[in-house]
Amino acid sequence: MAHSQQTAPFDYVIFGATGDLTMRKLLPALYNQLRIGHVPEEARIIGTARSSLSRDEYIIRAREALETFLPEQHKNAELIERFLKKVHYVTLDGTKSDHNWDDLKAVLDQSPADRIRVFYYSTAPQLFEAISENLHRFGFITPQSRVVLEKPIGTDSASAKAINDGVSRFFDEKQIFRIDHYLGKETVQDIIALRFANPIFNAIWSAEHIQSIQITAAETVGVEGRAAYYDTSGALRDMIQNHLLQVLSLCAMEAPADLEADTVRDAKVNVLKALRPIPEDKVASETVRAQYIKGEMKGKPVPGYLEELGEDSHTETYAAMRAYIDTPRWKGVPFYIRTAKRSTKKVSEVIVTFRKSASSLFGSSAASNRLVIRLQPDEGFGLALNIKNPSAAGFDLQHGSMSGKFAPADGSLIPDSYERLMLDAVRGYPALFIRRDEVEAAWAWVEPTLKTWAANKVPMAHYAAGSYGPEEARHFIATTGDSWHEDMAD
Ligand SMILES: NC(=O)C1=CN([C@@H]2O[C@H](COP(=O)(O)OP(=O)(O)OC[C@H]3O[C@@H](n4cnc5c(N)ncnc54)[C@H](OP(=O)(O)O)[C@@H]3O)[C@@H](O)[C@H]2O)C=CC1
Ligand SMILES: O=C1O[C@H](COP(=O)(O)O)[C@@H](O)[C@H](O)[C@H]1O
Repeated sequence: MAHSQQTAPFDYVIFGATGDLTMRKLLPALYNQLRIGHVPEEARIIGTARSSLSRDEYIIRAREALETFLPEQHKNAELIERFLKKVHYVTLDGTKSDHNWDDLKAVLDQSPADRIRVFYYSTAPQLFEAISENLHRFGFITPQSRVVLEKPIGTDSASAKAINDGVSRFFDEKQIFRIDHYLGKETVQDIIALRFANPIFNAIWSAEHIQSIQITAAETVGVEGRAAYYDTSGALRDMIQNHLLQVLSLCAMEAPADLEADTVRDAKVNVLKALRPIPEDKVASETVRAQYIKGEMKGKPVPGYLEELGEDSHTETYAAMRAYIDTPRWKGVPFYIRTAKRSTKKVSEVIVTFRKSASSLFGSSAASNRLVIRLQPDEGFGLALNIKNPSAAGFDLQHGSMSGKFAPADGSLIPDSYERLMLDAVRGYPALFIRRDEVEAAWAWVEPTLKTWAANKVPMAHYAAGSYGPEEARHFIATTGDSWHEDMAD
């Protein structure tokens, strides 16, 4: 995925510029890229939303957002002012053809006609087609334009197809950049580095040596201010269909011939298409869904999901699935995928458990080697090994480990995923964005589970807020002879 850090001048047009995502992630990401010299002097950021605001009023909000969401060590008053000079605002309802499109045109016309334009849709996906149609109607889509689509791309296969079809009426697939912010995480890209730059792993990365792979994304937060969205989504749609299946495909893909965008995406989509379907009559044994009930976190009582929501709901805040990939490399290897809100701790990690040694030298005392890829926080890796217990008597084994950090060599902070992704869209570099066929293959795999859960054919388990998850998830993983990482001996 090597490519130049040089970025040509651009106009970034953000639809949804007053929203949470823009304030918390997008503006800080662009600021930080300016700070490290990747944003050229001519670049501009043009926020749009329906809220009637002057440019000055919007800049006040943008300044507040930077003050609130930038890490202290990145704040620099002079740079913030330099960044804000690039920021413009147009009051615009992107779905209405009779709104202030002339105002947007007046701002964009200040740049040369061949200036790179990135339209970032940080709004509800139901608006994507209408906004695209208006951009087309008023002649804003140039050959140098791209569009970035925020998640969720649909709630099932049919709605994902409708969104993709809607945007594709006006943009070529090459111009469409579907965000999955997990792909922008440096540590997720480390999966590629660990696997393919290290022959010691590459050589043993198959069913012959690997017993199972666990992929976890656990969060301590609940649904915060996003209950209206989350309750129509749930853990499976919110995290597994997109982020965790992307992580799985990076863990399982065949070696790509090169790191070009479509070579890597071809390799990933082949994994998604090889996922063994989970038919409706297997959903109860191959998945677990659960909701948190009241519990305790950091010594304080925490309400349950239904209490937070204030009404009844069948939406899961925890999901676990067992996946098999029907390729020779992964024959019979279970991949366990799980995600949770209100878990004991925030952790995203991949655990690769290797098969036990075939040697009879140490009997059953040799434990499985285990590779832990810690995506966040404490980004790094660990390798659990068997070593000799130093004692004069006998030859006993004990657990040893090797570990390392994924930190940048210069001691700086790991960049936020949006930094990389927002500028890759400017560069027209789509490797870390999801191609249409990937989105649709992922929906196709999760859909029978979604339907079976929606029909309430699988009981909803419960777990206390502040715990690792429901007891049912322990039984579920034990049926294939494994246990979750937090329950493992080492
Ligand atoms: N917030 C987050 O952490 C994450 C968000 N996302 C996704 O990003 C998108 C935005 O999320 P978020 O910022 O949280 O949402 P918000 O509800 O906070 O913001 C929505 C934005 O869209 C604008 N908007 C709504 N309707 C229109 C319209 N017709 N024309 C132009 N602008 C419009 C709103 O402004 P106004 O009302 O003034 O028009 C507002 O700026 C969603 O798709 C969400 O799923 C994805 C991952 C994480
Ligand atoms: O996309 C989403 O991701 C976040 C978790 O992201 P992370 O980078 O903190 O792991 C999750 O909280 C949110 O519900 C989901 O929509």
